[in-house]
Amino acid sequence: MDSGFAEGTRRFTSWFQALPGATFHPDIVVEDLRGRGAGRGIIAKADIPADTVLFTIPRSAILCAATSALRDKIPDVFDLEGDHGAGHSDSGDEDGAASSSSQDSWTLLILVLIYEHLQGEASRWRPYLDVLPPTFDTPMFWSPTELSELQASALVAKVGRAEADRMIEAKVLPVIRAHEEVFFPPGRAKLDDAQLFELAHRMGSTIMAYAFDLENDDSDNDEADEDDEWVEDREGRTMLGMVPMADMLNADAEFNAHINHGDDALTATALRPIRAGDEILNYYGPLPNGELLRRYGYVTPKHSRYDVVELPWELVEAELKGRVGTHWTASEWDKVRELVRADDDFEGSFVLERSSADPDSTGQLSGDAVFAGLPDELGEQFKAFLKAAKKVANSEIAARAASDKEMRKELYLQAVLAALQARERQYATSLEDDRQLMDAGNLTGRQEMAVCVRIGEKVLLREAQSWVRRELDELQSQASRTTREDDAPAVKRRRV
Ligand SMILES: C[S@@+](CC[C@H](N)C(=O)[O-])C[C@H]1O[C@@H](n2cnc3c(N)ncnc32)[C@H](O)[C@@H]1O
Repeated sequence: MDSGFAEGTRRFTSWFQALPGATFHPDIVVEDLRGRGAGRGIIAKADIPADTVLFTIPRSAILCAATSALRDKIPDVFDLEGDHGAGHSDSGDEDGAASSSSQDSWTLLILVLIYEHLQGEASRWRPYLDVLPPTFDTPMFWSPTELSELQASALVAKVGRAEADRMIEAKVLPVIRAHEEVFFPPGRAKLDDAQLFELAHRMGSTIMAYAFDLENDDSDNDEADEDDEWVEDREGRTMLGMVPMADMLNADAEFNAHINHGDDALTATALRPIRAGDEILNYYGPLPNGELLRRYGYVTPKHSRYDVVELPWELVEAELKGRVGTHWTASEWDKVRELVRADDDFEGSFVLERSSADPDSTGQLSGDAVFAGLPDELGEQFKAFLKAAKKVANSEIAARAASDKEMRKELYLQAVLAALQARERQYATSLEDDRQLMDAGNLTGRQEMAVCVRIGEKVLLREAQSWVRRELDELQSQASRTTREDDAPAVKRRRV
């Protein structure tokens, strides 16, 4: 392995261990896991008992708005009056960052990271900044050809490159341009806008994949928290920060370590016994692989249990129209559509997902995740459609379905089944094609992740179709039982 990478790890680890108040267990080590596409990670060198403190990060070592010298240099910018509570996973105002120059915890941390990066050797965090990645595999950085591999995944619409560009233009660049003497130390060449854009994207992606919400989870201490500069007391919002070493932990849906947020320090502890050679893993939450890819730039087999797929209402509506409204005029159809959309609760698409138990207190999962039903809201919207059809287009079938529960259920299930099939056809390749592609093993890393995401969505669509078919079979056997009972001789029926 190249010496620069190893040297970076060595310098970072020594720097971390020398921090006042930091601890680092002698039986763990930061390792080069690039061979399995996981960058750096932390491995146990010997068996470690449950509840062992693996490492401790003093809060003074966290890189954030409260610790960086940038806050004292441009205090006005750090007045959080305009904070809209941007979280770990989303980049600032969704509804047009360009409309406001007020900062939020997300944009402030981007500014802090740019500032510290530009200070070079003078930054307190230099050995740490040196091990943060310069490039990312998140779809934000994919070419149009690479993005096209996601096919019909709803992830494509969530990449958010344009929103991120707007946010950088409105909130990051103007601050740097207005305070160039602060950001560019003497002797350091100024960066042009294109270079600053690239740097801001890099720091935004670093925050997305590395930053922590600095909550204080000591619930007995709520009152004291109000004066704690680490925790914003307004509406329970927290501060975003970069936590050296805690963010060297990779993660999976089954994990063996947890970061506790204490008053003076954050500690990583073992949730269960960890064997020598095992990787120490944190948890990013029950995320579908698509979301893991969007935020962190990787996918794992264990996260596929949380995969989701979106079913657009348009597809269900088209199937319903084919069943109840073939004779409608264009204007009747428009009115039905409008009426359904006029409802405050109208949803443009529905997220299908499996039921899955949470990981237990030791970070382990038991039992399979299963597709156990369609979203209740989809059923409600179907009823709203029938109501609109009855009212506007005088649909006889809709009127009958409104009063006949079995007929209504069958109509619903048939329409949803056809919509699920139509949804599957929106992907350019079939599930079987994709499995063959995976097996052939000649995909690039990004292609493989895209194929994994679309396979996950197609598998879920198939599971949803099987569930609907079972429901339809059940409905039919119920109906034939009722018919048989109705046809049976009265005396026999009484005995039953
Ligand atoms: C908080 S960092 C963890 C440390 C990181 N591996 C590094 O070298 O700096 C999160 C990043 O690590 C990688 N990562 C985390 N868990 C992973 C896993 N289970 N498999 C592959 N990569 C993983 C992803 O690139 C992710 O964006």
